[in-house]
Amino acid sequence: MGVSGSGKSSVGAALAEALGVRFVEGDDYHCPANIAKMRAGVPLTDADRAAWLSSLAAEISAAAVAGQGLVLSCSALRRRYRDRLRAADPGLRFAHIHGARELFAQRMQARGSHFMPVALLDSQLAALEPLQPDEAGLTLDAQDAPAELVAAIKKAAG
Ligand SMILES: Nc1ncnc2c1ncn2[C@@H]1O[C@H](COP(=O)(O)OP(=O)(O)O)[C@@H](O)[C@H]1O
Ligand SMILES: O=C(O)[C@H](O)[C@@H](O)[C@H](O)[C@H](O)COP(=O)(O)O
Repeated sequence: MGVSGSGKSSVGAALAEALGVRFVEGDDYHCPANIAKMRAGVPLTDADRAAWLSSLAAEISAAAVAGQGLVLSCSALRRRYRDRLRAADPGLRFAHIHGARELFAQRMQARGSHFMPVALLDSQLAALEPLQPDEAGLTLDAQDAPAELVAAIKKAAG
């Protein structure tokens, strides 16, 4: 979890590979209307995110029922979004990639062709609710190298 540019996709994909499990890229589950909205610089609302979270929850639930591991990248900015995902599998754990606005803005700019404009970073940071003490997971420093982040998550996952 984390705001745009924090490294969810790259770290998530590397983690899934290291664990030998399926990777689900949360961005791929947004409907075209959500993508168009973000592309136009308009933040998503709770209502916009509802169906998206449901489709991600369905992937989580299917993996849990099948007893298969899964790594999923998802902004999961608010506590209630994470509650929605956790309802699909109470064993779900979150890795929050935390860092400074400037670092994320720089990365988003450098990324080029992605639909997400840097203009949406402030609304993402405003919506972000960090992991709370009763939420299983860990908080990581976005400045660390991707391989270090993967190793830290693997270690925490046991
Ligand atoms: N830990 C990191 N160190 C250096 N660069 C990173 C790191 N994590 C991600 N990046 C780079 O920053 C950009 C944004 O990463 P990305 O994984 O797309 O973030 P998100 O999915 O959270 O928006 C990409 O170009 C990626 O290669
Ligand atoms: O809930 C949201 O507002 C979106 O999911 C958003 O948080 C997400 O960050 C975008 O899909 C951009 O994709 P990246 O995070 O990969 O930049």
